[in-house]
Amino acid sequence: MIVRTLEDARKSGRAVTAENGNWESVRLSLADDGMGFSFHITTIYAGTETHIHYQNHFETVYCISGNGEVETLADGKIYPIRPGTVYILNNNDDHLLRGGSEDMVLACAFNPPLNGREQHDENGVYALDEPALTD
Ligand SMILES: CC(=O)NCC[C@H](N)C(=O)O
Repeated sequence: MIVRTLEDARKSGRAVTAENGNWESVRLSLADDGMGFSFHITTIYAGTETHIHYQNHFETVYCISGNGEVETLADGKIYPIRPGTVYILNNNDDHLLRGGSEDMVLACAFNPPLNGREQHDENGVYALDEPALTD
């Protein structure tokens, strides 16, 4: 069994900050744990907008605290996010994720799992061959 705390994960370099400063994510469980998915606690900062299009991954996102919204670009629909909301990107949906009036804390699961160093490219995509945190 593997046991970690959010605090320990931060101290051991599992916290990744977006290059544009819009979010921070503590990657609690990654591909090298062998689970078939990765699991992260992500904070989306208030008032930010991030274009995301995970063409190589499915992601499920559950809101623990804070508020914001997600807009699917194919149809322009806007879904409010508040504690208890889950959104599931089962169609590799191209979307905009917005932080609301306060920081939004999200639990995120990725399939296939992230390796650790992923950052969104200019199209909001994570590549499949990024290095692990330890590489
Ligand atoms: C909800 C979302 O995808 N936010 C961007 C960061 C991502 N959760 C990650 O951990 O890399």
